[in-house]
Amino acid sequence: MVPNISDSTLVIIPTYNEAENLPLIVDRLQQAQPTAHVLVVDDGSPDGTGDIADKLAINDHAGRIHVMHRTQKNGLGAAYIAGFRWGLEQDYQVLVEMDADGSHAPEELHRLLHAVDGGADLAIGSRYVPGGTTVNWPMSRQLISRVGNLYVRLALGTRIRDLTGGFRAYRREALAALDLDAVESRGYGFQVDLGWRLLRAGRKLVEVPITFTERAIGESKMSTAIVAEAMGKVFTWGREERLRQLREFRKSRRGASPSAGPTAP
Ligand SMILES: Nc1nc2c(ncn2[C@@H]2O[C@H](COP(=O)(O)OP(=O)(O)O[C@H]3O[C@H](CO)[C@@H](O)[C@H](O)[C@@H]3O)[C@@H](O)[C@H]2O)c(=O)[nH]1
Repeated sequence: MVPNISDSTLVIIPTYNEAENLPLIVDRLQQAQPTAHVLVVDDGSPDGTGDIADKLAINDHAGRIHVMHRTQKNGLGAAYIAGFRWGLEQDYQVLVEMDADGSHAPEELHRLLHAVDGGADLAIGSRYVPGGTTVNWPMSRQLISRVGNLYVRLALGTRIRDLTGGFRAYRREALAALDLDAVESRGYGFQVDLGWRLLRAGRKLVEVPITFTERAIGESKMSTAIVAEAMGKVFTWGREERLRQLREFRKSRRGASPSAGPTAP
């Protein structure tokens, strides 16, 4: 069943060299969620993905496909921030993150939309809750992802199992309340960054099981620099969180101790 909120849903698809994948994923999305809008955020892909996106938009007579061209590859996080700003300006009620390479199945998007409809501020498509899985993902990537999520859980003290996952639906109000200018993460650590900001803001995060399928065409843009950026940021946030908890603890101890009354002779 397609929930009503699909009409006011914007699916943001960041692209860098996804010429072959883009038409396939947009077609699947339109089959699965016919009334959802799409925003392709292309970072000047040398393989002509931006031109392909323009053609898709021109041929979409319903006017549901939009394209944002950025001049150079500036990272997944920066592309999403630009997409969110545009989507918020246009007043979409739900903003979705989805990869262009087919790893995230548009056929499963309805589960994320249901979760937002049911009260979630952020619905995360999760590979690591019961019912979630990965298909054809190389062992090395599985390891990075599993260890990365364990590190995130331990450093930040959260129970979310897939805070690095990139198939997500945000409720408009929750995203609009964040200071997007303050988000510095450029790479995939951006996913943790936004999730963590929402958790700290007391927002409701819900994990929904998904099947993540390794891309059949093209290459991942994951790099050591992206992993290093994410690990460094998570370490810093974890340290800040522990300091914050310590301050809270000290404050509560001071509050609980006998007030500074008259001292005994
Ligand atoms: N505009 C833009 N798009 C980018 C950039 N870098 C990557 N992308 C796009 O972002 C999507 C994901 O990139 P991949 O490089 O294919 O990601 P992955 O290795 O499969 O990584 C997956 O796992 C990560 C860690 O769990 C996730 O964070 C990520 O979202 C994704 O699900 C693709 O659509 C890709 O074209 C960039 O600098 N700019």
